Amino acid sequence: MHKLTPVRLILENGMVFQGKSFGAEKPTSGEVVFSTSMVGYPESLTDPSYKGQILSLTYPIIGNYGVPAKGETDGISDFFESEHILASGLIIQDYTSEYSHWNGIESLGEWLKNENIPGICDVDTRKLTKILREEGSLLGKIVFDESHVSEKTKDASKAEVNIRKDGFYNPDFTNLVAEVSCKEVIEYGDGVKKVVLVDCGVKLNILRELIKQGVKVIRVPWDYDFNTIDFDGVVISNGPGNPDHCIATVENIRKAMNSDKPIFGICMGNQLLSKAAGAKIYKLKYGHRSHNQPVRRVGSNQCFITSQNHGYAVDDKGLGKEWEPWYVNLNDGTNEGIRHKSKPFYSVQFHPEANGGPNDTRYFFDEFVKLL
Ligand SMILES: NC(=O)CC[C@H](N)C(=O)O
Repeated sequence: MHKLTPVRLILENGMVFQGKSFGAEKPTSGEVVFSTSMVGYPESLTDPSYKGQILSLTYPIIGNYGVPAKGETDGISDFFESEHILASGLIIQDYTSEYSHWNGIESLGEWLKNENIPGICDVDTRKLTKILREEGSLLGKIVFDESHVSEKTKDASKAEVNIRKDGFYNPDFTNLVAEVSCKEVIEYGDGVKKVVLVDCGVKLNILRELIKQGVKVIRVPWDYDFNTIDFDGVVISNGPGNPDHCIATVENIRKAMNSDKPIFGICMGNQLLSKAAGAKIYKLKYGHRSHNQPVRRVGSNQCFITSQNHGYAVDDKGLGKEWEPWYVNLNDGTNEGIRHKSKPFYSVQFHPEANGGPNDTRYFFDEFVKLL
């Protein structure tokens, strides 16, 4: 491997990590978050919920299975969770450009460069994780020596909005859902049952799972009043950033709750359904990002290992009296799902669609379609 350019990760608490660049030589800033997942970097980097965030991976060797081919079926990418990398950057320990996988077509570094996203290696990401766990989420910036930054990438970094005077970008203040949601209604499949998919930054595997069920999917923008169209059920997707920006979505969910048609929320969808049900959302100290988050179904000893990626959580004490907590996280006792006591309205904070992560809760899609 040729010599890599030195680069620094600067945290808002003043700590500096020296690393090497193996992606695009483009400065960036965002919330630094860690994931303890051992695999799944192609899925995580393209998961729209990582928008505004710089992802740090604790697993020490990254890149060894490369990046999958960009095939698609019926206009939906086969192996990615959106069309592009949406995380602002990647921080890892040991990078390997030599990859081996039946479906690998390029190295992780090549992909990051093509997508103009910085990647830094040779950082002790376990040390970084301990800092984030002790101090809570921190903003960070990836900084290059000026001589290494091309004119093209300099301009790209200037285009970012909401950058603080000290150069740190705080994604909490931007409506990121509006940036990643589809801009118009898109229909998939030709089933008899019609499911509205509210796209707050949907991971494509939610779409794939619904299409597999043989329903017609009507994907609508985050602020679209879907109550004006004919449908049999609603799925509210995952999405990036602070759920308090999604006022229009919450209003539309409230309207939909006047009928008895099933509503199923995933991650951001859990937060938005909970808001519609009267609860407030708060920011976790450092979030849940991994593929082995244990959850328990309230009122039972039934546990599931789940895939998660979220920084906010539902304070279920504020739920209206018609609602109840449904799942709880076994690591920290926070809410992992809610449900209505008599109507088919429910949501989970984890990701039944996985990608990456375990498939143990994929049956949620079967159960939802049975209710239509
Ligand atoms: N994956 C998601 O939908 C994340 C929801 C929200 N942006 C959070 O971080 O909590």
